[in-house]
Amino acid sequence: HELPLSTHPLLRLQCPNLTLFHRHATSTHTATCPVPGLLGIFPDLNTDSNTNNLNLPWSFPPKCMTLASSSKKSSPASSYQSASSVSSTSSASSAYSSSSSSLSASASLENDESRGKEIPYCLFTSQPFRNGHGTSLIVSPNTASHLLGLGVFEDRPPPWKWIRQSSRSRSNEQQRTNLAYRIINVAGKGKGVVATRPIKQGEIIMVDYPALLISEEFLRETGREGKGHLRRRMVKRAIEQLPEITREKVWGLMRGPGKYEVDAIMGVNLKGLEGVGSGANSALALLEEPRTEEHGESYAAEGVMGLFAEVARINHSCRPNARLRFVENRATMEVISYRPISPGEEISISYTALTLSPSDRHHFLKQNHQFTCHCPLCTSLSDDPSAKTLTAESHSRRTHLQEVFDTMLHAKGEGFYQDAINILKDWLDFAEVEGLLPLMGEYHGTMAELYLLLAERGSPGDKEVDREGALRQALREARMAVDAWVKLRSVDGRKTEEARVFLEKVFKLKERRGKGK
Ligand SMILES: C[S@@+](CC[C@H](N)C(=O)[O-])C[C@H]1O[C@@H](n2cnc3c(N)ncnc32)[C@H](O)[C@@H]1O
Repeated sequence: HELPLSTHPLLRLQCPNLTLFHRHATSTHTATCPVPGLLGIFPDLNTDSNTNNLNLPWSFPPKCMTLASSSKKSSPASSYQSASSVSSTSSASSAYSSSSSSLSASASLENDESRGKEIPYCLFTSQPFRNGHGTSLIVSPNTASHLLGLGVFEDRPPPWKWIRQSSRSRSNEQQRTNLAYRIINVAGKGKGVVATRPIKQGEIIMVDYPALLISEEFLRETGREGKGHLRRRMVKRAIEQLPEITREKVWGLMRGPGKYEVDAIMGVNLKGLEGVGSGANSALALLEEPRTEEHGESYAAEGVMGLFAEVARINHSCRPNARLRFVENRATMEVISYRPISPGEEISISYTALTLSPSDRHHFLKQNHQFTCHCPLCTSLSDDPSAKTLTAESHSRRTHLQEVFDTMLHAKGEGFYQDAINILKDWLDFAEVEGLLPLMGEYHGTMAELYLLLAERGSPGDKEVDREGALRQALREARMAVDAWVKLRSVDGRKTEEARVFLEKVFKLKERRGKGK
């Protein structure tokens, strides 16, 4: 599963034989060209910058900062390298040369040996990105290179269907009114997004682009030891460098608690890209949480959070009618409906894992997002008896679901795979009632695993296990898991990739069994 990436013209130019691999693939960079991950990111000073840099998407010279990582005890080495030199120099070319000198410093630090000692983060802004929406990234050069290699900055024309639609509509104003949603004030929640027309299940309601993409590690590293001012300076510059229309939207976003404007905006509006429940989903939490070594050393596997100025207006609900899907190779956030939505209904997503109990949800939202939920399932502030019943019923169903799931795990742990499968089917019936379709990827993945275990090990007490049948079922469920993850996340999300690797494993096993007969 080595997936060659679309090769950016610059990468091809600099390293004709270079093959980059998808970041989720098991074998990572095998590139031979100098310093993988740093190609085509910075202007090359050795050649005439006017001609060579034409293809770079950046509207300003990239600015880099190295932070001593937490593995190295507190070091005063944090510096905001080229930003100061940019402001102290007037000519663009000397600004480029200063960022290039920070490149050579970071290049030598990015090899595997010294990785983790000092991590450079750079600010890259592309103003033309997505027809003038613009975007600013604060990421490691590796990640910037990865995104460039994916073709994220090559703006492709929209699908012909959209062109046809927009050519029919006469003006921008009319195009706006064609949108399925609008942003209005919502009682008790600030602003929110409501449907303007009937929306079908599975429809893409909103497509939004990142105003900011910021490395999680950068947020963590600057969340400690008095480095907050470095973060705020870098983020403020990132916002200031955006085109006016997007910049104004960002400054106009809701602010959370905190005395610093930039942190207050990021705290409530930044979103993790892998969806709820995986990695960080609140920047607020990230700035305080101790780091977990979740990612290995794989190429460009840096967690990134995004600020999407329209998506940021979508409020939380404990029973959401929509979900987010990040499409990595377009760096685009899509909002997709779980069920039909009527005009005037608020569009909501869940900021928490859906299986949490009401009290855990409250606690989580308070702790990580610092608000008290006013959604229909949360009646902490409501005396309405019917709402209370709704909450109680939902709570008892979700508690039951958790119990069923635990029983299933117990059966699995004891080797009773057939029983575990039956119990999990029961779980699905309840999950459907509770509107927990977002968990379908998890469901099919677990089913596939159980069938595979059954096929390989049998089940005590069941001497007559149809192992071939179980393997067929494992393959079927594994396929469904991939489909579910593609729908829930995206074709290249981490979960999708894991499901795909599992599917391949089952597929090969089935093939081998077939040949062995
Ligand atoms: C990402 S913003 C959502 C848009 C926001 N309402 C606005 O006006 O821009 C998240 C913030 O909205 C508010 N919010 C979101 N969902 C809510 C809910 N279910 N109940 C109450 N407040 C909510 C909270 O203040 C939260 O920090």
